[in-house]
Amino acid sequence: MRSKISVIGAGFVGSTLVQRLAERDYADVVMFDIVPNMPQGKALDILEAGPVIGYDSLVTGTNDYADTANSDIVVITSGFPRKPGMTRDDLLKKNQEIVSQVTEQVVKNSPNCIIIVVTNPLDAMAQIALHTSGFPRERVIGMAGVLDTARFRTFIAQEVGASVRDVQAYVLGGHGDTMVPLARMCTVAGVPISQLISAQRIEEIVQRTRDGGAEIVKLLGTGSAYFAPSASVLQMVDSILLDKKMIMPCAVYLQGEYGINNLYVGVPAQLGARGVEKVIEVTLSAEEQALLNKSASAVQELVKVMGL
Ligand SMILES: NC(=O)c1ccc[n+]([C@@H]2O[C@H](COP(=O)([O-])OP(=O)(O)OC[C@H]3O[C@@H](n4cnc5c(N)ncnc54)[C@H](O)[C@@H]3O)[C@@H](O)[C@H]2O)c1
Ligand SMILES: O=C(O)C[C@H](O)C(=O)O
Repeated sequence: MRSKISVIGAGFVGSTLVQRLAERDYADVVMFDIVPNMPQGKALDILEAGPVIGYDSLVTGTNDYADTANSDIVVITSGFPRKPGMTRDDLLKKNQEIVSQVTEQVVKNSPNCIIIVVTNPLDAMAQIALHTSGFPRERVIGMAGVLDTARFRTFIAQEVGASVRDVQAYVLGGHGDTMVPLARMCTVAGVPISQLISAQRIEEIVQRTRDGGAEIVKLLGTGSAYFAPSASVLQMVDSILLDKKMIMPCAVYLQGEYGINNLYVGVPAQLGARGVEKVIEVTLSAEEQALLNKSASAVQELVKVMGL
């Protein structure tokens, strides 16, 4: 039997993700939204590209959670994106309500699924999804680190004139202004970037990475990024659905790792058929740990506001 993936929210991130998933041709895909007819229209349009691109994925759109039943993976993208001048944290109250309502329905219909949360503010929304679902932490994962790392890798590759494929990097911490790009561990074909780029330029690239989401929001003027975000979710789905056991930065509910307890924070994790199969603990310098702690405190503040 084919795998089943449901995507909640058929907006920019949701619909772009559904297109990418359909093109993978490894699962049937259901796209849910509360707006009448809209997910049905987008799903039909993506389905009709199948003969041209060459995929057989069955893509359906719906306003009825029953159609998402027994999904293997559910991706939650429903909720408001920010506008210029806003931080992701400004979305907290509105999106908390949406993500908790959505999670209830998801769990009722797909009690064994793995949930990937995308809605912002990401780490807090993953926390509310875990709380509402009652799932083990292995099955509720937040997407942010792959995206932040992709931005970091893009800027490094541009700087040194290398292929993005040769750039390895990690961005840890919460998906906010305090995220922690780990410049010390960033390499180009195995060569540390400190040997290739001046310290001042590295600091500028680190800051551009932290501001990467806001840079796109400012340019778009009406919403936020979706091409790179949907590609980043796709990498997580690939590793889970195909049990590839890839290691990538994800928001995971930490229980003592990195000295952080009962909180979603971005860390390297191994993703496989069971979801988060391992949290990788990298030895951090005192300065990196302090930055991670600061980032975790920012997430903790939001969790407190949500009353969790
Ligand atoms: N984690 C990340 O790295 C990352 C990256 C990009 C975007 N995001 C976040 O993803 C979210 C979606 O972004 P977007 O650009 O797709 O926004 P969008 O406005 O294009 O789409 C959001 C969709 O959610 C739907 N929706 C609202 N309430 C719903 C509900 N109760 N049930 C089902 N659907 C509902 C809306 O009808 C809309 O179609 C935002 O919160 C954004 O900040 C996160
Ligand atoms: O910046 C945003 O609000 C959307 C997303 O979190 C991003 O980083 O692109």
